[in-house]
Amino acid sequence: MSKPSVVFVTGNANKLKEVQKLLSNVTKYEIINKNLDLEEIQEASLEEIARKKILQAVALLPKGQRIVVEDTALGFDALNGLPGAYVKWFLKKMSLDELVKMLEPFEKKTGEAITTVAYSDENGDIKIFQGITKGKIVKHRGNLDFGWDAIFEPLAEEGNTEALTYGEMTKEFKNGLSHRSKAFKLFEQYLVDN
Ligand SMILES: O=c1nc[nH]c2c1ncn2[C@H]1C[C@H](O)[C@@H](COP(=O)(O)OP(=O)(O)OP(=O)(O)O)O1
Ligand SMILES: [Mg+2]
Repeated sequence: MSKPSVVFVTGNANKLKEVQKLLSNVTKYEIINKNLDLEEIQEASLEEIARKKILQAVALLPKGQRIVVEDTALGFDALNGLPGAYVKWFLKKMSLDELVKMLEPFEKKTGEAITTVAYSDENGDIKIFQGITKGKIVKHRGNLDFGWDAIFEPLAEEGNTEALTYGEMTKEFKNGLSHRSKAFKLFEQYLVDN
């Protein structure tokens, strides 16, 4: 019999690569990908957005499937957490330089990267896991391939003693302290225990 699977629904290839690494120690399940364009509701908490995403995926995929989705936000402290979940739409309308410029009037350059994971088990029971990494928003440095990686410099207290942006880190180093890794570590533990 083949291994049971967990379907990670995302359209983002960079995310998928990271998550495959982050869950590589989960031997119980095979992690497979499905690219569905899930709606992301507005005026909602990060948890509600992730919950709506997973409910849509459950409705679109065969019954009894284990499914996982995540939604990632980048919040600026000076803007009370905005753009948050809307960072994707900001990035579609403006460059990284312009995003950084939004903080020009403020002394406070800190922010949070937050991944909210929503998992639906084979019975449709939903669990939420969240990971947060605190950082500073800086002029872009390093690899520009993945979203806002190049403008996010995790704080030293996160283990980023060399003050690198995500864009300057190796994949392994980013996965050692990232918002996504913290969320998926909690999810991994849940899979192991249940
Ligand atoms: O670690 C990251 N480092 C840098 N940028 C990142 C990261 N993780 C997500 N991002 C970007 C992608 C998107 O512009 C927005 C999140 O939006 P988000 O809806 O979660 O991602 P998405 O629509 O690309 O994929 P999905 O199909 O899983 O919804 O921040
Ligand atoms: Mg999305």
